[in-house]
This record gives sequence, structure tokens and C-alpha cells, in this order.
Amino acid sequence: MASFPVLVLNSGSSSIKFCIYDAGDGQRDKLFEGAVDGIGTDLGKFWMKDRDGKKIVDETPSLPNRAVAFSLVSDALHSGKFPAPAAIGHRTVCGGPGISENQIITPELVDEIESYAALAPLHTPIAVYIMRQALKLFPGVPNFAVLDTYFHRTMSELVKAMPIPAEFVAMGVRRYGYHGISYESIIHQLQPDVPQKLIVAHLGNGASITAIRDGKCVDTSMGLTPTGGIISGTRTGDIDPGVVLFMLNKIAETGVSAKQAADKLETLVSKKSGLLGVSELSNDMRDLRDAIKDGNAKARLAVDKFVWTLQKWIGGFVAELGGLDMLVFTGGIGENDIASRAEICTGLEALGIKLDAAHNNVRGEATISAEDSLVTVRVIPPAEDLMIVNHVMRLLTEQPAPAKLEAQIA
Ligand SMILES: Nc1ncnc2c1ncn2[C@@H]1O[C@H](COP(=O)(O)OP(=O)(O)O)[C@@H](O)[C@H]1O
Ligand SMILES: CC(=O)OP(=O)(O)O
Ligand SMILES: [Mg+2]
Repeated sequence: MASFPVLVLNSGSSSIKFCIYDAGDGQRDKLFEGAVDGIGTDLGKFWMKDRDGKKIVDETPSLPNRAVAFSLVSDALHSGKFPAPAAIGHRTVCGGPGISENQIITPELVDEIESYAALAPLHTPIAVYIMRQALKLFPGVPNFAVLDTYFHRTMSELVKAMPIPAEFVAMGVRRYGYHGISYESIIHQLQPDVPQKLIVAHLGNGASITAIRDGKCVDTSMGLTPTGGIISGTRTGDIDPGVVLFMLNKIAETGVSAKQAADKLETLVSKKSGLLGVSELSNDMRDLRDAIKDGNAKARLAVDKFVWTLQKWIGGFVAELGGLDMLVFTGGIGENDIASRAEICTGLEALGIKLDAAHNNVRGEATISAEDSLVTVRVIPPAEDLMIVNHVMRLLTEQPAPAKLEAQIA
């Protein structure tokens, strides 16, 4: 098969990352990448890098909303400087209960994904906007949804079930798990020596942790929504449901409608809690580390809470896996925050985890455990875009290629 350009659109809660791969049989060649960051804030950023990693765009535009942000991406893609995509892969955080497989995007599929936006309110609205734009802007080009939940499909019924009344279970309320494309990409990078008992901590602005046996997900911290599990930049993680009811009652006392109350509650638990809520300063670990150096007690408490929660999840997962061979840190904090890695591992010696301080001091990919550590501890950056391309290429071989793509490949 001749190679052809595959566009990846990876939308997050406040950013759109994009890149084009030249992909063919066994060939994956990233031609360029870029991102629009800080959507809805005063700190908008738009950058692009060529295949050698050289910055070709570096701007600080005003990004009041996703429409303005995506127009920068689509203008760049239509500038004539880059090859037109023959297929497009979209990171899709959550498809809802009816969509568990990666698949071709139709307008009906977009409507269905949108109908479950409440399960990933920070992610789905922007993702469906981009899907609709891509269907319009690249007519005849096949678009594929690649799900964050797909990797977690191997969790048992025991792990997926929520202890709630059956009527809500029937509505699709269960544990789904997120960051699955990142987890898959770690397994992909560990091939062919994937350890039997593995824990991967994806610590970015959204943070989660997953227990993996023989390359398959056994359990993960996020549940119905990416708000559950461990504490994230702006999200609570798991909390006593009574806290949510307390907040709801307080909001209801102000006389707002039920819809307004639900929206306010959503904002409180998804956008104003987590590291930001506890520190009253920032959701960004870099800011918190600076503040800790200046003696800020609230920043210290926020980070300690993050570390403590992770240690409890790691301990629980070691029990669930019946031991541990490897612990992997990934995501913006996992890759870059040396202090978080050290703090998380300190105290876990009883589980066979022992860091080498000098190795932990390096940034980027590395083995950071001590020689005599029973558990290997590694830092591996995620490769979500590559995984999305791999899924697109697999899906293209499983169904007849659209005429336009056939013409391009020929
Ligand atoms: N050099 C750094 N030191 C410490 N933390 C960092 C550093 N760079 C990024 N981070 C953390 O990583 C987070 C972003 O993680 P990332 O995985 O890139 O984001 P997202 O979850 O949006 O995909 C930031 O909010 C910040 O907390
Ligand atoms: C699912 C999720 O939380 O994603 P992100 O970390 O990109 O916000
Ligand atoms: Mg991410």
C-alpha cells in the first residue's frame, strides 16, 4: 500500500492538538504537529513544529472560544503548505454506553456522542464541534472516532459495576475509564517486553491511574466521568457523594432552576476543585511547586493530597494485581515533575518500589528505579497521536476504502 496523509485531531478541555502522519504499510512518519492551547483564557497559544521539531508557528492569539481556536487549525491545514488528509482520526473521550468500538464517523454517530456529553462535559462539546467541522471542511474524507474508553473494555463486570439502583445501571451508569489511548500507547512502546503486572499513572491536567495484567486493563481510577478517581488539576476525583448533595442543597437555597443548579455543581466539581480548589492558586503543578518554595501552605496541601491519593491507589492496585513488576509515569506531571515522582514513591518501599534519585532527576524517557528495586519504575511519554493513526489504519483495512481515498492511494 502506498503511504498517504492521516490527520489526527486530539481535542482536550482547553486545547486542540493536531498532526499529520504519512502512513502506509509499517510506515509512520510525522510530517508536522501543532496545538492551540488556553481556549477560553487570556493565555491563548498557537504553535506548529515541522518534522525536525523546528517551530514554524509560535503565536499568542486571543482564543475566546473553540470556534476561533479551530479556525486557526483549519486555516493552517488549508494553507496549501501541508498535504491534504486522506483520512482523519479524532480522539473521542467518551461515546456513551452504545459506542464501545472505534469506528467511522457519520453525522448520526456525532449526534449520539453528543447526547452523552454529560459523561465528559469538559471534552465532548469541543470534540463534536470539531467532528462536524471536519466532516464539512474535508468532504469525502473518512473520519474515525478513536475512544479513550476502548482500552478499558477488558475490565470485569465486577469492576465496571456501580453500587446504585438498577434503573440507573440500565441508563448506562457504570465505570468506563479514560485516558485509554495514552495507556494503549504505553503498552505499544513496551512491546515486546510488556510486564505481566503493570501500573501506569497518567498524570496530566486530568490524572488517572490504571492496573494492567498481560497488557489488558484490569482496573482504572476514573469511573463514569473523568471527574472521578484521583484528584486532577481542577477535578475532585472520588469524593463522598454526601459532599455533592451538600453542595447541591446550598446551591438550591439560592433559588436557581434545577438545570442551573446542575450546571453550577458541574462547574464546582470539574473546574474549581482538585489542585486548584485546595491550593486556591493554580491547577498547574509548575505554579504549585514555585509556591511551595515560597512557603505556601495551601499549595503544599494540594500537592500532598495528590501524592497521598496516588499512593493509596497504587497500594490498592498492587493488591488487585497480586504484586507488581513495573510502574510507569506518563502525562505532563508524570514526565516532568521530578518531585511528584519522588514523593509518590517515597513510602512505597514495602511494595518493592525504590527510586534512584540521580536517575529520577532527568527529564524525558528513563528508568528511574534503583538497581535493587524489585519493581522497575519508568518514565514514558504518551504517544496518543501514533495510536490514533494505528487505529485509523486498522479500521481502513477492515472496511472498503472510500473512492476518494482509493484514488489518492493508487
Ligand atoms: N515542567 C513541568 N513541571 C511540572 N509539571 C508540569 C510541567 N510541564 C507540565 N506540567 C504539568 O502537566 C500538566 C499538563 O499535562 P498534559 O498531559 O500535557 O495535559 P493534558 O492533560 O491537558 O493533556 C500541567 O497542567 C502541569 O500541571
Ligand atoms: C479524559 C481526560 O481527563 O483527559 P485530559 O487529561 O486530556 O483532560
Ligand atoms: Mg492529555
